[in-house]
Amino acid sequence: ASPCDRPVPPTAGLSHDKWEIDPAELHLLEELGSGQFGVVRRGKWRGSIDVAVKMMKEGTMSEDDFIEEAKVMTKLQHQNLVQLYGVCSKDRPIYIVTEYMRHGSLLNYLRRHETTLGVNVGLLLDMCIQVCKGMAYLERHNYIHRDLAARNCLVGSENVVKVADFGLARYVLDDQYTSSGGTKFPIKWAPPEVLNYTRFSSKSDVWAYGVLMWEVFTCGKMPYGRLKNTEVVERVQRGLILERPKACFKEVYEVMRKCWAHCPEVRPSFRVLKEQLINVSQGLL
Ligand SMILES: CN(C)c1ccc2c(c1)CCN(c1cccc(-c3cc(Nc4ccc(C(=O)N5CCOCC5)cn4)c(=O)n(C)c3)c1CO)C2=O
Repeated sequence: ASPCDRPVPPTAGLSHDKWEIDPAELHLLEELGSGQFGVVRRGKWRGSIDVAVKMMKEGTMSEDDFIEEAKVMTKLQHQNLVQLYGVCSKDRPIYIVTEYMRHGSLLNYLRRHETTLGVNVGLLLDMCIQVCKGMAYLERHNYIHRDLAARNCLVGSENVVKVADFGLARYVLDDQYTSSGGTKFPIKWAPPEVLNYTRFSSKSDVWAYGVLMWEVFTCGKMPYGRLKNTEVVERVQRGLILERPKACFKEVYEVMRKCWAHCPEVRPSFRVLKEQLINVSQGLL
């Protein structure tokens, strides 16, 4: 019978789960460090594509839930988001394969280049705008990061900055990280509604983005210095906010402050923040 007569099998074209990567196509290179899920190495995919490979340490991640979510994550594509290329989920440990960013975390980059960056307000503002663009894309797709901070952004060539590890917080099994009372919970980046009710939203990401802006304009200082988490919670509940960094123009600090409105509805969206920061940067420079 001619092909048009034969019914097309429902799985046609789905046999290659495009989010599934064949480990045989990966060549692992040096270690880049380790994070919530264990060791991350640089690698080459299909001989030439630079990648970073997270090798899931046993017991650190709810793996089946993540593998399901990975199908959604591979569809999130933006020039200011670290691209998830796919996963190797046929064997254990699972590998998470993403785009490679050669200068590592934004936090370490700020600290390493403080002398040159500290005087380049235009570049610091540009880095904030890049992160804002990535976050505005996630906001448009109703995707919440849950752990936005300079340590979770990465730097590539020509001062390109991208948001990384968005949404992964949901799959961490370590309750020191997931519970707001835990020692690893990012208290200093959390708004009141997260501290009190762990109510995450794009508006709680906006609060964290304000703290990230403060990190950028202080070239990587620790927010609230050496205050203990309990002291920070108490201050945030009372409405105390981070002071204006020296390198920060008043117009820029005004934007930062809006991110720390006590009530989430009062905080601007990333879409609005992006417009405001672009206006400020055009006005200043
Ligand atoms: C639940 N949450 C929020 C999570 C979960 C996992 C992770 C994180 C948060 C954030 C930390 N993390 C993690 C751990 C280890 C590596 C990576 C990590 C590091 C990269 N790149 C580099 C490049 C260079 C260097 C480097 O050694 N230097 C020194 C010399 O000067 C240049 C820089 C380090 N990392 C990279 O491209 N990706 C995609 C991920 C990442 C980022 O991915 C995780 O794996």
